[in-house]
Amino acid sequence: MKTHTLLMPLDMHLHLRDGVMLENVAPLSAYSYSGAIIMPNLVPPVATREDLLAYRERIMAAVPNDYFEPYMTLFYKNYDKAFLESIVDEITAIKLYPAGITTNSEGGVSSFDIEEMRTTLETMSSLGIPLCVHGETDGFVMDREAEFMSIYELLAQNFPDLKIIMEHITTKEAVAMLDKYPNLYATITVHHLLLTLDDVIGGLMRPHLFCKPIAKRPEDLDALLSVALEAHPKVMFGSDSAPHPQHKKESCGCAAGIFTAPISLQLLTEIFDQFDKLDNLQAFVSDNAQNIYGICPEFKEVILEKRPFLVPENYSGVVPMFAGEKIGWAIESVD
Ligand SMILES: NC(=O)N[C@@H](CC(=O)O)C(=O)O
Ligand SMILES: [Zn+2]
Ligand SMILES: [Zn+2]
Repeated sequence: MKTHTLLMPLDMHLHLRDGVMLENVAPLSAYSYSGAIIMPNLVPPVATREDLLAYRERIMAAVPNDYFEPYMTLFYKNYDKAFLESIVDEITAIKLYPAGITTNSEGGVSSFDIEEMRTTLETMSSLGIPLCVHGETDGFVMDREAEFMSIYELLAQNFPDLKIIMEHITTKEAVAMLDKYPNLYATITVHHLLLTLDDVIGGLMRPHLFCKPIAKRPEDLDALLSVALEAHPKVMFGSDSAPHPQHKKESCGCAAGIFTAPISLQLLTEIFDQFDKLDNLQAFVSDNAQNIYGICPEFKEVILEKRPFLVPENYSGVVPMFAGEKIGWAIESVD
């Protein structure tokens, strides 16, 4: 049977939530990943040293038997220099949300006034703290990400020493930015390497495929695949696995977020295998992220096998992408 080995897989954009949800989902990521960038959009968001350290403790307590590094992030505010200096050793990045644009982002940035942000972003530059960004405007849903490109350009030009990660990119416009500014990087999810808007609403409406940013056009999918499959050195895997309870997804006001944590590595292997690019998967799922973030995860070896895997209907009340469907690769062992 065909197998493929991955070393130290990293998920550079992960929602673990809190409480019982955290206890249910964290072990699923900790099983197959060496570490993950942990998103701070709790209610209230992770924005103080106390909240951050306590959240890290709760994550570690939820994954007692596995080695897993939670790379912590703070929710962006215009923090002052002294605060950033005091917390630099505890965080891997700061995550910026435009106010109200996605789940639990109400306290985010409401105007991109560069002068108001200058102290914070210059201090982050000099301390080497990357800025992760949910890049969408409040425009028409299919144009939100493309419209945000001017804000990425403003940030990239004004803060040339700041590493800016365009999170979960979904458009050819975002892909084009990678080669335009040396300080712009990106994460790409596995669902955005598989879906277009047609899969979400083109036939029956599929709540478990609904997320922000929404999946776009075929040409956008092609652009994402081109940089992911080549493991462009400025892109890395970030699942954006975003669990919501089943009743919040299968509802007349469906929450945005796709839950992929337990199947993301298998799906990535399937995609890279289909395009005969398995040799590039290691870079996409770990090496590029290690280089971009300068992190050194502990050893973990995951062996995947090319055999059908039936995706469970739910994991403790959270429905994964492709629930009840067969995918082409399975995890054989983890060491
Ligand atoms: N991606 C999503 O659709 N939802 C995320 C938030 C986010 O990453 O924007 C969530 O926290 O549920
Ligand atoms: Zn987001
Ligand atoms: Zn996210």
